[in-house]
Amino acid sequence: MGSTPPVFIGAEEVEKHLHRASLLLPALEAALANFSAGAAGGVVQPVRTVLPVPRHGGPPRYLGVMPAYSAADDALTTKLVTFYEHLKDSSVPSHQATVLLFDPSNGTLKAVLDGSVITAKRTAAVSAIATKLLMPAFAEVLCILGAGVQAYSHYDIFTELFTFKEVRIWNRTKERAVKFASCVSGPVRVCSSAQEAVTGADVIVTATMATAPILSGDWVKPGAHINAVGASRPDWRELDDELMKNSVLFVDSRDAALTESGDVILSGAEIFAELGEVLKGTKPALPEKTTVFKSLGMAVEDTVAAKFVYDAWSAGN
Ligand SMILES: NC(=O)C1=CN([C@@H]2O[C@H](COP(=O)(O)OP(=O)(O)OC[C@H]3O[C@@H](n4cnc5c(N)ncnc54)[C@H](O)[C@@H]3O)[C@@H](O)[C@H]2O)C=CC1
Ligand SMILES: O=C(O)C1=NCCCC1
Repeated sequence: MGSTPPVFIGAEEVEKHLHRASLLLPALEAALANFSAGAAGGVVQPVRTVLPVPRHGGPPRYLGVMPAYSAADDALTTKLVTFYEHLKDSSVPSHQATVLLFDPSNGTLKAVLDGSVITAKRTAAVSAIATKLLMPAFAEVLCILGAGVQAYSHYDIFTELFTFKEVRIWNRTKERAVKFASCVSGPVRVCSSAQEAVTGADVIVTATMATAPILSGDWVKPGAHINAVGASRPDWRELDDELMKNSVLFVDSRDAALTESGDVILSGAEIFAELGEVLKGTKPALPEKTTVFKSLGMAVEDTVAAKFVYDAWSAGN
C-alpha cells in the first residue's frame, strides 16, 4: 500500500482560510512565549540558514531555510524563502516562500503550502502583538515606511485592531505610495519624505528593502513605538544609531538579532527583552518609553500559521 501523497495548498486557498491575519494572534502569542521559555517551551528552532546566491554585478539575492518544531502544536515545518532585491522590469515579488508541513510522528510530508501569504500575514500579526504591548496610550497616528507586500498586510491588521485618526505612508518611489493609498480601504496621507511621515507619529512600521538607515532618531516623537520589519542582514540598516541607542529594544529572538540584524549588531544597542518574555510576564513592556521591536521573522511563526491553514483546509475537505 503506497503512502498518501502530500496535498498542495496554493496562495488562493491559504488566503481563503487565513482571510484575516488576526486569526493567527492566539497561536502566535503562544508560540512567541513558548520560544522564549527555552527548552521548557518545546520550540526547536535554529537561527535560519541564509544562502547568498552569487551573481556578478547583480543585486543581493538570498535563499533562507527556516525549520521549526512546536511541541505545543505537535507541528513540524520548514519554510524555504527567497528574497531578491527587485530586478529591473521584473514582475516577480521580491519575496517568495513555500512551507513544507510534516507529520512529526513518522516524518511524512503532509502538505506543501504557499508561504508568501503566510509570511505577509504572520509578520504583520507579530508586529500587531508588539504594538498592542508597546505602543503609547492614546496612539493616534500610524506611519508606514515602504509600500510593498508587508506594508499592505500591516495596514490591514493595524487598522482592524487599533483606532488611528490618521495613517501616513512614505515610499522611496512615490508612485507606489500613491497606489497604496488608492488600494487600501481607508484614507491614507501620502508623504513626500520619510521625515514628514514620521514627525508626530505614535506608531511607525519600517518595511522596506533599505540597506542604509531610512529612519532617524531625530524625527521620532518621544514615547513612539517602532516595528522595524526590514533589514534582515547583518550589514543592512533601516534605523540609525541614535534611534537604536535611545530606545528600549525588543526582539523576536536574541540569537537571530545578534546574528542577522544590522540595526542591532552595527549600532551596538542593548537588547532589553524578547517579545515572548513580555508575553510570559518575565519582562515589562514599558509603553511609556520610546520602543523598537526589531522583527526578523521566526520559523515557528510559520509553523503555527501553516498548521492553522492546514487544519482549516482539512476541516473543509
Ligand atoms: N521581519 C519579518 O518577519 C519579515 C521581514 N521582511 C522584510 O520586510 C521588508 C519588506 O518586505 P516586502 O514588503 O515583502 O518587500 P517588497 O519588495 O514588497 O517592498 C519593499 C518596499 O521597499 C521599497 N524599497 C526598496 N529598496 C529600498 C531602499 N533602498 N530604501 C527605501 N525603500 C526601498 C520598495 O519601493 C518597496 O515599496 C523587507 O526588508 C523584507 O525582507 C519580509 C518578510 C518577513
Ligand atoms: O521571516 C521571514 O520569512 C523573512 N524574514 C526576513 C527576510 C526574509 C523572509
